[in-house]
Amino acid sequence: MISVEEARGRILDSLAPCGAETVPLAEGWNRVLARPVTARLTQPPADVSAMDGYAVRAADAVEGATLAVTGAAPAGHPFRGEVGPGEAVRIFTGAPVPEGADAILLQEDATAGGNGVRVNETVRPDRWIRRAGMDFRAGDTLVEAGRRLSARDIGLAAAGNHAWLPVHRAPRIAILATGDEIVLPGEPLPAGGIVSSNAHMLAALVRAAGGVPVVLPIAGDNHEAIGAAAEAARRCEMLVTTGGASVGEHDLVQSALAPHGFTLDFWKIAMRPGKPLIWGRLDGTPVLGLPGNPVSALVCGVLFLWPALMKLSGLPAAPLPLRMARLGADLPENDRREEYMRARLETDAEGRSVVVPATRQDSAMLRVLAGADALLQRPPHAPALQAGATVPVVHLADLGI
Ligand SMILES: Nc1nc2c(c(=O)[nH]1)N[C@H]1C(S)=C(S)[C@@H](COP(=O)(O)OP(=O)(O)OC[C@H]3O[C@@H](n4cnc5c(N)ncnc54)[C@H](O)[C@@H]3O)O[C@H]1N2
Ligand code: MOO
Repeated sequence: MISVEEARGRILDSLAPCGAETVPLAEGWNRVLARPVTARLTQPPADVSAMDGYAVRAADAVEGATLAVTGAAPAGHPFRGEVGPGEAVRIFTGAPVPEGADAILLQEDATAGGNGVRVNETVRPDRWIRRAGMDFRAGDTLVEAGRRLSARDIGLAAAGNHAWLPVHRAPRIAILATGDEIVLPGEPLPAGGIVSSNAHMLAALVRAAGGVPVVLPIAGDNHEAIGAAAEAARRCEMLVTTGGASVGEHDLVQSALAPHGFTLDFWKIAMRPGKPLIWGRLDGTPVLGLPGNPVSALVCGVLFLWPALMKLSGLPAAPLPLRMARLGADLPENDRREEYMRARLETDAEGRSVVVPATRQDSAMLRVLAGADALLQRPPHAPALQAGATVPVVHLADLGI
């Protein structure tokens, strides 16, 4: 059995980011930028007013003075003349500041009358002027490659005058649930049947990570069905299977894929839940074989499928997003398997936030999993801990799952 860390390393080392495609700006949200976005203009393009008021010479705009208003500069209609001594030009937010002016007299600090305006508050030089290039200059890098685009990044790219964005293709992940006993949700349930929760749970995880899930029809415990699914997966960036990973005589994933070109990298890791994890390749297509127990499938999804999706999406490698938390209950010592306990984030009697592991940690219990806020990490051979100790946890909300 290899360690969780080694397994992650081997998975990530064998994956490469998906190639790039060009998408319209509006479809760029949540995609990963493949090349930097560079400003195609300077912003603001000229010195502009930040307020509605009057463009003035600060030296003349002292309290009590009256200035002659010689024109107007609404946004989009620059005033072509110059602001001379004792003069003012009516100006609106966003409009270029005319030649000669070095400050804006706020409308609220002025009284207009006839062809003049009275200054009610002395204006400081430079006041309410946004200088050209204050935000960015043509040629500046606005968004770095390898960043998942937020709504704010889309706004910045738009301001930089980009209608299209180069992004990595979203990884397509084929998901195959195996097992004679497994039926799709909503179908008639034969005696001994189990409804497949794993495929749709993993599809939601893939979506949350920015990938495109392709849920394949369920394959029974026979070589033909699993092999046919393998062929369907060749157009995807990865095949993820659930079930059939362990040592039972019906645990067929590896033997069924072998005639289709499957080569194993590793099988079994020192982890709980999720010991019988499979990693290999079907010719060019990476294969991640997750255990059938639903909690094991999801926890392995968090630990291995999630980082794999990040790498395929073009994001830089990042460690598991662990945060430190105060333990809300005593824990026994751990054995040699790294453990990920289902846990809730709660508030204790003193008002402190604490992490409390669920009392039942069975890897078949989906209700406990769905009620958990976090996975509490216990390293191999971790000593017994008392409530109040500090422990590493993965907040499931950080992953959007
Ligand atoms: N003798 C041993 N038995 C088992 C071992 C072991 O080391 N020695 N490992 C156990 C562990 S740990 C796990 S985890 C499971 C995983 O086994 P498989 O990956 O082969 O999974 P299956 O046997 O096919 O199914 C296990 C369990 O999960 C249910 N299942 C399967 N697929 C789905 C699905 N799509 N949705 C919901 N539930 C599913 C299935 O009905 C079984 O109840 O093996 C232990 N055994
Ligand atoms: O890990 Mo099994 O994955 O312990 O239930």
